[in-house]
Amino acid sequence: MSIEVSGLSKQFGSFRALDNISLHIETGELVALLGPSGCGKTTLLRIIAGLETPDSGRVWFAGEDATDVHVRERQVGFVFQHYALFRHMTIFENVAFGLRVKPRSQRPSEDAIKKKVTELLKLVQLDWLADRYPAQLSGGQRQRIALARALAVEPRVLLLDEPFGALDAKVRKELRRWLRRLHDELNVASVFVTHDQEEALEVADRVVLMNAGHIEQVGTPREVWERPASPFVYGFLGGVNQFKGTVSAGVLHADGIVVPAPELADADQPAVAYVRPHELDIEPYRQGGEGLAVRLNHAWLAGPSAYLELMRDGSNEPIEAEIPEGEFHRLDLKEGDALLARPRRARVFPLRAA
Ligand SMILES: Nc1ncnc2c1ncn2[C@@H]1O[C@H](COP(=O)(O)OP(=O)(O)OP(=O)(O)O)[C@@H](O)[C@H]1O
Repeated sequence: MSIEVSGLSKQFGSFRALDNISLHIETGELVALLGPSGCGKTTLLRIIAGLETPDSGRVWFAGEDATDVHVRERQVGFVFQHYALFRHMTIFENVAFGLRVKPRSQRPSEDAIKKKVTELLKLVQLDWLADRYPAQLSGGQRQRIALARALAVEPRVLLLDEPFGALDAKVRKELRRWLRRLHDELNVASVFVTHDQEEALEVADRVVLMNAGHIEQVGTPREVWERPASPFVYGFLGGVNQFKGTVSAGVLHADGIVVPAPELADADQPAVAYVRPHELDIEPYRQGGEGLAVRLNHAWLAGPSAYLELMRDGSNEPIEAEIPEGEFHRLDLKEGDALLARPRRARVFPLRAA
């Protein structure tokens, strides 16, 4: 079932948590709400769920206005970071809970409950744990049970708030792949909140980048990575170097760096070039060579890449470069070496927006 929100705003006292948010999510889509702490992700999720009311704006499910529909009638499944399973109930009973508390007229028979719960436990691949208690499960297993429990009432949309936030990196990685597969099997609209850009880019069909209560950009992981719409998005999706300079006739000049800025063709103004660490080419310094003159301050190898911390004269702001390990050895780099750094690719924004 599709989800649409239009013109959503929410104020807490004098603080504007959401500012005119509009978004459409198709059935079958898995969408990540990504942004720094306090940007309004959870508030947006809670309004979609019906746990919070907006000051203005509407929420639509499958084209029907659901803004005033009670949370119980919205048929949403939730999973939260610390999803409290009932400690005194077995895993089976935890998953069955949502079915048992349905009004008598809608409650499935005992046989139907057993069938459904077994099916769900198989879906999350934990049917062998049915008779255990939550305390006897690992964190990752508990989150999978929380998901089975959310699915028991056949939700039309699935909302997940940092579902794997409390787990260690390896388990997180396994679970997010597993969530992706599960989502594809279920064919629901799913929205998950995360502040982990890697998680959003790996799992989601589309990423919604939020900042201070508004949406900065919505796009596929590839779109937001390759074409960040704003300096904020650039900075949020991984490390980035900034080179301040002046644009004239569609070209930015900054400290020996020259990059095309076709978006600012008419302007003659201060601007900043954003360059990711892996978009910098490095070579030994030579007089008159093209590029920014820098000195290698520190270098370290991690997996297939070498990371370089570069300093230019008269600045305390380090420049970060990432080059392939082979290139690092070929250049035979040593700390203190004089080098030239040249962007292969850059994106230029006017300085006032930076
Ligand atoms: N019930 C509330 N009363 C007052 N302020 C609130 C309330 N709920 C949220 N806020 C504020 O609204 C802003 C947005 O909160 P929200 O939980 O949506 O952010 P978030 O992006 O999910 O952050 P995090 O990643 O830290 O969970 C925050 O500044 C928060 O302090």
